[in-house]
Amino acid sequence: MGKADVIDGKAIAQDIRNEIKEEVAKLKEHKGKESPVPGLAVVLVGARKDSETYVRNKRKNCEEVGYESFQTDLPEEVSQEDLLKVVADYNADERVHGVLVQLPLPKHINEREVLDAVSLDKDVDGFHPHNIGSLALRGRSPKFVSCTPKGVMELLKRTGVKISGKRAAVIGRSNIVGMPVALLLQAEDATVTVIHSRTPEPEAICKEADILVAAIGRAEFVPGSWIKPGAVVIDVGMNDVEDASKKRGYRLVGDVKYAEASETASAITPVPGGVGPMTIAMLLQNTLESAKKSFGCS
Ligand SMILES: NC(=O)C1=CN([C@@H]2O[C@H](COP(=O)(O)OP(=O)(O)OC[C@H]3O[C@@H](n4cnc5c(N)ncnc54)[C@H](OP(=O)(O)O)[C@@H]3O)[C@@H](O)[C@H]2O)C=CC1
Ligand SMILES: Nc1nc(=O)c2c([nH]1)NC[C@@H]1CN(c3ccc(C(=O)N[C@@H](CCC(=O)O)C(=O)O)cc3)C=[N+]21
Repeated sequence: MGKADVIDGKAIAQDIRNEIKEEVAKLKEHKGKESPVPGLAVVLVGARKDSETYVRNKRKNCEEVGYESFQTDLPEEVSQEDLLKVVADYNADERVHGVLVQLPLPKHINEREVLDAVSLDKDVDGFHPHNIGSLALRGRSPKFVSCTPKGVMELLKRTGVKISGKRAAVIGRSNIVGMPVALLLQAEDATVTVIHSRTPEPEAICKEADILVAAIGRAEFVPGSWIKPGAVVIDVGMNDVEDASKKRGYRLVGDVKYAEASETASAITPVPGGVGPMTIAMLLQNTLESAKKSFGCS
């Protein structure tokens, strides 16, 4: 059995950013002197090391493609009211085309109310219930598809993976990853089984899957023996594992045992360098779409 192809999310995300850069340059020509620039706002509550990495990568990426980037850091104890005010201000700010509230939020915050408050036209995260709900309805499409699920689909498309008529298994059913990924795969005519913590015999389901997406949040949960020979494996998981030899004191691993799985799969995403960079590229893409609409040039 040969080694699986590595699906290079980092390189694919770079291609997408290059495409975006060209579009931003065109936008500037289109509007002449006004030089309209897409703007993305991120609201971060409290300090978590994983959030900080994500927010830092996002800022770097915004700079690279020439977006204006806005950020509000709020203390862990912020009130619901003050958080909603920050969202309302970004909703009203015409330099801002996308508003993202970093999840998870502290326990005392009503997450539902905060996500509902993001303007539908600026919901580049695709977390508004209107946008998520539209994914489940045939014949409708959301204004914005959530970035991680959209990134998973884009990786499959850009690697030439056939989806229609295939069996897919998605491990995880969260609102932000597992569930929307399953809906998107189904919309592309895959036959999808969703596995969650109460699913009996997940192994048997996985062994039948031509496409396996893991979004569990448990380090190396899926062993190589669960993979159907020739399957395409997309590992969304991002788990910290202590590692004193690393500068940060930990390393990132996925939800799949990578070395084992790559003996059986035909293609697999690494962690890091797989889905993560794609999430940010999709965020930039959604923000560009939003900006183009607001400039009246889409
Ligand atoms: N690369 C990226 O851009 C992103 C990566 N992530 C990563 O993806 C992973 C998943 O994130 P998220 O969806 O937010 O996580 P959640 O914790 O919200 O959801 C995890 C899902 O996995 C299921 N699950 C947990 N344990 C098992 C088990 N033993 N067997 C089967 N299913 C199980 C849960 O089932 P149940 O519903 O029954 O509880 C749940 O549906 C995390 O590692 C996260 O860091 C997340 C977002 C973006
Ligand atoms: N409202 C909201 N939207 C999100 O999209 C969202 C969120 N909240 N909360 C947290 C999760 C997590 N997430 C990541 C995206 C990219 C990387 C990323 O860039 N990863 C790189 C580098 C990771 C590293 O080196 O640490 C990689 O996988 O190669 C990581 C994590 C988005 N999320």
